[in-house]
Parts: sequence; C-alpha cells; structure tokens
Amino acid sequence: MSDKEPGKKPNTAGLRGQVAGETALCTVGKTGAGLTYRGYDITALADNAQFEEVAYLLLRGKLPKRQELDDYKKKLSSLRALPDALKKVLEQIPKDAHPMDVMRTGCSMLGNLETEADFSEQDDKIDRMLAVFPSIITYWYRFAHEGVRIETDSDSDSIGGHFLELLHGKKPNELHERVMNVSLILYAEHEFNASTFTARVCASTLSDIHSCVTGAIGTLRGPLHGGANEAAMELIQRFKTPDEAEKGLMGMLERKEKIMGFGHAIYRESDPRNAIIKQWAEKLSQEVGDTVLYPVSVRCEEVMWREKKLFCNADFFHASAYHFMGIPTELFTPIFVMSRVSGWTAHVKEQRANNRIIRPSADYTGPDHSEWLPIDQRP
Ligand SMILES: CC(=O)SCCNC(=O)CCNC(=O)[C@H](O)C(C)(C)COP(=O)(O)OP(=O)(O)OC[C@H]1O[C@@H](n2cnc3c(N)ncnc32)[C@H](O)[C@@H]1OP(=O)(O)O
Ligand SMILES: O=C([O-])CC(=O)C(=O)O
Repeated sequence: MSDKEPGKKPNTAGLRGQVAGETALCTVGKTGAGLTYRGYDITALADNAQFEEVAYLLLRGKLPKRQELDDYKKKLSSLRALPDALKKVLEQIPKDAHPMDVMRTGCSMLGNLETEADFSEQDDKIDRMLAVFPSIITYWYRFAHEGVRIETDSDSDSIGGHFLELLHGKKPNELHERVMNVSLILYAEHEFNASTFTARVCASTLSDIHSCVTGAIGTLRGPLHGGANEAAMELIQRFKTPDEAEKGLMGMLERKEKIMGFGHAIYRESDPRNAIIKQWAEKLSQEVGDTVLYPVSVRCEEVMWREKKLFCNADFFHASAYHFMGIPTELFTPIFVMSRVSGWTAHVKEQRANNRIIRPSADYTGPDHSEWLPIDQRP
C-alpha cells in the first residue's frame, strides 16, 4: 500500500520521510537525478573515475587534478602496513568469526593504537582507514583460513586491486581490478542510510573518528543493510536453474519471506547502481563460463518485479559479481566497509563542521504513573 494515497497518513516509522539534517555530499532518489555524489551522476563516476578519485571528491570537496590524485594514491599506498599489535589481535580472532566482526574489532583496535587526539588529525586518520582496511580483513582471513602471515603491501596502486592481490596472493587481471573499482565507487556513499546516520550520531557527541566508524560497521553488518549482499548470494546458490529459482521465489513470497537484495527504503522503482553492477556481473559470468548464477539472478529480478514490483538494490548483482571473482561470500560486506568508510567519514567531517548533538524525541507509549512497590510486595 502506498503512503501517497490521498487521505492516508504517511507511515513515518523508521524516520521514513523525515529530514534529519543537511548534506552536500549526496542525493538519493531525487526526481530525475537517481544518485549523485556532490552533483556528479553515479553513472558518470562509475564509467570514468577511479575509486580514490571519488573518495577524494567526497572527503576533500572537489575532484582532484592529476597531480593531486597521484599524490593521494601514493599517500594511501604508503599507509597499508598493519601495526604488530593489531596483527596480534587479528590472530586471536577465531576462524569462524564473522568477517564484519573482524572489521569492527580491527577498526576499534586501530583507534587504540593510533587514536585521533584532535579533530585536526581527522584527514590523516581517515586516509589511514581507507588504506589499511583491505590489509585488516585479508590478513585475518588468510591467517585464520590458511595459517599464513601475509605481507600487506602489493604492486597495485588501487584499493580494489590491492585487496584482490592480498586475498588471492597474485595480481588480479584487468577486468577484476576494473570491477572492484566500479563496485567501490557504487558503494561509497548514500546519504542518510542507517550506517551513515550511526556515524553522524556518534560524531555529533564530538566522539573520535574510530568510534564513529566502528559504530557504522556494526550497523552495516545487518542483513537489512550491507549484509544483504551475502544473503543474496546464499539465496541464488540454492537454485540450479532459472525455473527452480522462479518456483523457489514464488514459495518464499507466498510464505511472506523477505527476499534479500530487493527493495529499498528510498528508491521506489529502481536502484541506479543495479544496472551498472548487473552489466559487470554479466561480463564476469561470460569470463568464467557461468551458465547458472547469472541466469538465475536475472530470473529472480524478473519474478520479483512481476509479482511485487520489487527491484534489485545495489546488493543483488554484487553477489554474483564478487563470486565470479573468487571472493568468499563472507567477505562481501567487508568490501562494502572498505568503500563506505569514505562516505561515513565525509559525513563525520560534515557533521563536525556544523554540529549540534543529534537527539530526537520519542512518542511515549508506557504507563502514565507507576506506583513503587517494595520487592516482596510485587505481583
Ligand atoms: C545497500 C543497502 O543497504 S540496500 C538494502 C539492502 N537490504 C535488503 O536487500 C534487504 C531486503 N529488503 C528489505 O528488507 C527492505 O526493502 C528495506 C529494508 C531495504 C527497506 O525497507 P522499507 O523501507 O521498510 O521497505 P518498504 O516500505 O518499501 O516496504 C514495502 C513493503 O514491501 C515489502 N518488502 C520490501 N522489501 C522486500 C523484500 N526484499 N522482500 C519481500 N518483501 C519486501 C515490505 O515488507 C513491505 O510490506 P508491507 O507493506 O506488507 O509491510
Ligand atoms: O540508503 C539506504 O538506505 C541503503 C543503501 O542503499 C546504502 O546505504 O547504500
């Protein structure tokens, strides 16, 4: 049922439709605009930009010139090493831990070792997180699963290429590096989504940058938000053919189950990131000779639109795209973190620059007055 029906009171649960602040970073679902970062259309960015260029745009307020981008990438490449104390902590985390919990702990530990003493340090702390997050997740993953202590530098000058190189122990091919770059751009920023709002609430108390990002990681972890890309993978892997997928989805819809990777809190007809990642998923599917996952994903998309007018969000085709590049499913959401840390921290900077503590009100629904009873007289 649409909230827009005449006479129907809008459903504002989940703060839907409420303006909770200002931002110059991003528009989501604005009529005719789709998704923009500082006014740049997401398609133009995904077609032309490097992720580091987009991070610079979000964090420094303008696209870098050639020399500025070269310097920025050099700086990020120089910040990839893990402190020994952080390696020790990562080595304690069990193999069956969720990698998002590893990211959360990794970020928090980094905040203990390299604390932001003063907001004047924020840009350096942010650059460090952008540079070191791929090292945190791949160091833990390969230590926990293969028992190796990897070196965390690589020849790759891009964050996406660097991640793949550390994960697989070899340089990625051009297509994979390109897709990682596009993926990181698509996930970089999305206005007042739940994890970004978490970061801003934390920032509004004048807390430190690692606390803001640690809280945001915890919020992104849930399957209704970033965790949906992993859940989407689990879904599509259940089906061996498109017909099986159709039957399976129809059953799930009948049982009123949530289908992960579909729907959105703000977009109503499509998520502009989907068309972009879908094209790349198709290219990757051809590269690996896949005849199952991509056609199954396409059928899921058709069925969900036909039955419920629900469309794929950014997460759905990311699942098969990442899978085709040999990325383990449980690392999908940490990749989202490696990207969204740019958006989160750009929002923290924006909040700090014009701050008032975020403290909304609640409609009280409890009893009017409760009479105190001593403990042994309580019913
Ligand atoms: C990068 C990202 O974070 S994108 C989001 C990733 N999350 C997912 O993919 C999880 C699956 N999707 C969902 O749970 C939801 O669509 C959300 C959380 C993204 C948005 O939630 P809401 O804003 O509450 O959705 P919305 O108001 O559009 O829901 C309308 C109706 O469609 C249903 N619906 C929405 N998405 C789905 C879905 N994926 N599967 C089945 N039904 C759905 C809702 O249950 C609701 O039904 P109701 O009116 O009977 O209660
Ligand atoms: O905007 C949202 O609610 C969720 C989302 O798509 C994102 O954070 O990328």
